[in-house]
Amino acid sequence: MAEAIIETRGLTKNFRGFTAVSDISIRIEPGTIHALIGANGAGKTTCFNLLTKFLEPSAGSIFYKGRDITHLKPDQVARLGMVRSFQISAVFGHLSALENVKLALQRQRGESYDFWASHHRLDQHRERAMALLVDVGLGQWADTPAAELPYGRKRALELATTLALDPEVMLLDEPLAGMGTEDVGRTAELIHRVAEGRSVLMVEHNLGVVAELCDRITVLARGEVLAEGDYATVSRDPRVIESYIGGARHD
Ligand SMILES: Nc1ncnc2c1ncn2[C@@H]1O[C@H](COP(=O)(O)OP(=O)(O)OP(=O)(O)O)[C@@H](O)[C@H]1O
Repeated sequence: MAEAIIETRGLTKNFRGFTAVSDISIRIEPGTIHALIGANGAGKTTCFNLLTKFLEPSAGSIFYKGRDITHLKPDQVARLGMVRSFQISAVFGHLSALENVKLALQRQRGESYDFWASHHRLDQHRERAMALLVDVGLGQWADTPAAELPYGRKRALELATTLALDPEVMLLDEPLAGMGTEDVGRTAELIHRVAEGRSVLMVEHNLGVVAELCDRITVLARGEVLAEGDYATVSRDPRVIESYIGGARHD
């Protein structure tokens, strides 16, 4: 078996005696889109926050390409190539879409802020930034202030600023939440495209999209792994049907 891109062993998180995540051991294989699903309160967000280092585990370990990252900080894992997008990437509302991506490119190079020098460098990033915007379907929105973008386009911009960091692993927290049908289709297609050559872990409620998009699915229930496999496998699992999918099953 190839080395997992992300692996957890016995990952556990207690909140004052309440166990939100209990002894979770999962493997994210390189080059796959992997979903964490489960009913409300199943522990998805806690698990995601543990993986992205926004929470410290109570017990267990997290490995990135075989390296123990359990006690690293979010910016340290980001520098290793594991980047969290959506609900967290900084998009500056008053700056245009293009300027936002240029800034992200500047950050990726770790360039320090120096007004005159940075102006010059930002210009160097212009071409690459434009290419990224075109990639996420925002070519014609380049000069629009981020705050004025429609909701779905704002999420696409967040994706572009994440891609500017050229991540090896993208962690997406409910990337389709709050979107209308048209945006859902376009964003799912976009995730599929940008996942090429990368690994993606996403928490997502939209099972139709999970079924279409994800290679592997881990189903959580009460903080534990209930089932794991491709959609056909987990959606047939009686425990999954009982605990979660039930009437909302996608065939
Ligand atoms: N900071 C916290 N302090 C105490 N309990 C918490 C904390 N964060 C989460 N929990 C509890 O842990 C459990 C799992 O929550 P979590 O948010 O991880 O679930 P989830 O699967 O993401 O749910 P949802 O789909 O509703 O977002 C819940 O019972 C929640 O109340």
